[in-house]
Amino acid sequence: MTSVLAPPPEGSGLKAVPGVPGIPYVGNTLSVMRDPIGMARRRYEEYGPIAWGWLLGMRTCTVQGPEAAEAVLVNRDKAFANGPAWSYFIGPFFHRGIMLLDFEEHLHHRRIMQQAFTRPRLQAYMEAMAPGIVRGVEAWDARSGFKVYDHVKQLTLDLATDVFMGVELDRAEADRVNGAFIDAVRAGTAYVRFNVRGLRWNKGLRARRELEAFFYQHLPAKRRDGGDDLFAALCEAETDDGQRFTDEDVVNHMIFALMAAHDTTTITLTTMAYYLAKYPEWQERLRDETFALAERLGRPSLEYADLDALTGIDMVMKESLRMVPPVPALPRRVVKDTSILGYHIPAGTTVVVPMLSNHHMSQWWKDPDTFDPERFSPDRREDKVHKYAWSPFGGGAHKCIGMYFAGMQVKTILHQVLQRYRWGVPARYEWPLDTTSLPSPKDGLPVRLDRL
Ligand code: HEM
Repeated sequence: MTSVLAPPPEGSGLKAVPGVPGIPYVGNTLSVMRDPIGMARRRYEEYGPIAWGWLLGMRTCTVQGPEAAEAVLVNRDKAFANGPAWSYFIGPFFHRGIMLLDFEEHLHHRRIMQQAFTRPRLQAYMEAMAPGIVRGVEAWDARSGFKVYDHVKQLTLDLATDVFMGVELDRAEADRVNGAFIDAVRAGTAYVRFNVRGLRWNKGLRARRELEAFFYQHLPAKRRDGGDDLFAALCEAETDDGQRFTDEDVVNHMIFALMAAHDTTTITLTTMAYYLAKYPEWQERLRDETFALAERLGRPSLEYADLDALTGIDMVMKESLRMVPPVPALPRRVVKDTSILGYHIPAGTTVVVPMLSNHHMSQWWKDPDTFDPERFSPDRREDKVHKYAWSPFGGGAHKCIGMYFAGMQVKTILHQVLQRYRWGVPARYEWPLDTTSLPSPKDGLPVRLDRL
């Protein structure tokens, strides 16, 4: 039975948000997690762009389509807050990460952090990670049943110790830090969301303490010696008016940035690998592009300025981010009564911008479920239909600060992989995508990997 979220204030001219709340607290959680795109389509047909229901124990308004996404992410009247919404999922493990800060405080931190993502910094990160990428990709053993997701995850994790931390670690210590980091990320999606010894939440809290200890231990040397890594960049970052991060800020931001960078690029590369296996003609096209560029440059490796030449890889990356955005939805807590597209949204509600289903709306995309990288070619540019139609990196004040970093890392890795390997999947293979947390293939994406 349809029930409104809250009656709009009298005389406001606003509409009430409709919805089917279902069982309190549980509502549609399971259906949304199992089939997010199908659920979103059914809701849109029945209620239009804005509807409410119980999701993960919260009264949640799902706001569909790029116009609603823009209203929430641009956040003109500061009615939508990140901290209270994201804290529910990752607060204890990633507290005071920049994505969890709001308004003036967020702006203050963002201005300092921006100094760690300038073009010269990005160039230095790219140089720092190049040997690790070649080493990591070269070591893959070509065979059938090669699990792309697992290998890419390990590679991006190893790169993180070079380019994020810039700390020389022996294998045992690197494994310990990586393990702590994986536990912290996993804890965010724990079903049992309180501290029971041995379960995910408990492991996450222990991991957080370990990571803090690790970064505090290395911080004095970083402050003193600097370097070309993100850790050093955050220690040195300073705005024109001399504002800098405290030690505590550096540690919080490091732990958060590792998380923000790692799973997202892993998912992007895995999705690209999946579609390139399903569409071998695209794989060959990218390989031709890669070899042609390597020949023109006279070297197999890339520098920052070469990235723009990889137009095919760029289109495939964009299309993969459209098909499977690594952060499938963005939550916000409504901190004062507001409205979206003429609907009354009361304070206390959680609002979700569902990027995954937005990217599959037939109202905005032609054949949205078809993999078609050419839609991003200069003469089509279907994403131009609305500024927020394609928004895997979010938008507004919290727009991903690592967007260019991600492009650089993904393209550099793929450039090396294409020069060494060809991969494929059986004709009828469809990957079993787990959408209950950040998307990932349940089977690790096994491919047949052949060395060229
Ligand atoms: C393809 C890869 C990536 C995707 C799809 C992605 C996606 C996103 C999205 C959607 C947000 C906005 C969250 C919100 O509005 O609530 C975000 C924020 C953020 N991302 Fe990324 N990200 C990626 C890679 C990276 C990398 C490589 C880094 C770091 C090197 C990074 C660092 C951050 C940080 C620090 C924020 C918070 C910014 C703020 O709140 O001001 N991300 N990312």
